[in-house]
Amino acid sequence: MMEECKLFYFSGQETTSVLFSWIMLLLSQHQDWQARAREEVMQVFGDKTPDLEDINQLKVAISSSHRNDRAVHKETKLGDLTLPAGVQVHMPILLIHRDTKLWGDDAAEFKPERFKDGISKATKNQVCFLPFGWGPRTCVAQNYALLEAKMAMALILQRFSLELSPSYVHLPYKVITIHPKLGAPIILHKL
Ligand code: HEM
Repeated sequence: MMEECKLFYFSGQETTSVLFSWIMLLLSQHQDWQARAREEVMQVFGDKTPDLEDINQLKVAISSSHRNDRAVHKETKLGDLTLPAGVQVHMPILLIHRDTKLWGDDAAEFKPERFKDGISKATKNQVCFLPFGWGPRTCVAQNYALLEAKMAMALILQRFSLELSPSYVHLPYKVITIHPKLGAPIILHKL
């Protein structure tokens, strides 16, 4: 029971907070997208508090990355490979998300318009967008996490404009999830 509680605490707190840091950093760096996101929030909610009914109308594309390790239970064939029981398999999600063969030459660029017609179109129906993992062990809270992220971002964008502080240093580092190593200094201006 203790382990389950710890798992939920870690999975729920760490992933979401790191996601917010990156969304806010990216929207401060890409003022055009910040304006588009705010315009969408204002169109859907105006000044009223975002509610659960309307929040799904927001089409904000949120992508993130998370560790995905699994141990092989019994000897398993994977293409030409034979994986002995007990071997840990690591999915390099970040590399898959940046693979130019899958996403095109602009794979590393922040381009939310990739997702304007949904994830299947953006991925050309390949399994290459895995922020919440895939298969039977996919994140149990995927819908909740996206709802939470949209709700929080809508509230922030309604009230503040975001500016990247000149002190920001881009130094992503991986400790299970990927963090901005020297923090995410963002200046909030009241609207
Ligand atoms: C942006 C936020 C989140 C991201 C990116 C994320 C991502 C992931 C990923 C990649 C996995 C592993 C899936 C696999 O192994 O195939 C996972 C598992 C899990 N997540 Fe999340 N997650 C998020 C938020 C949350 C929240 C808010 C909760 C709980 C309140 C949560 C609870 C869990 C649990 C319990 C598992 C383990 C499922 C299992 O092993 O069967 N996650 N998550």
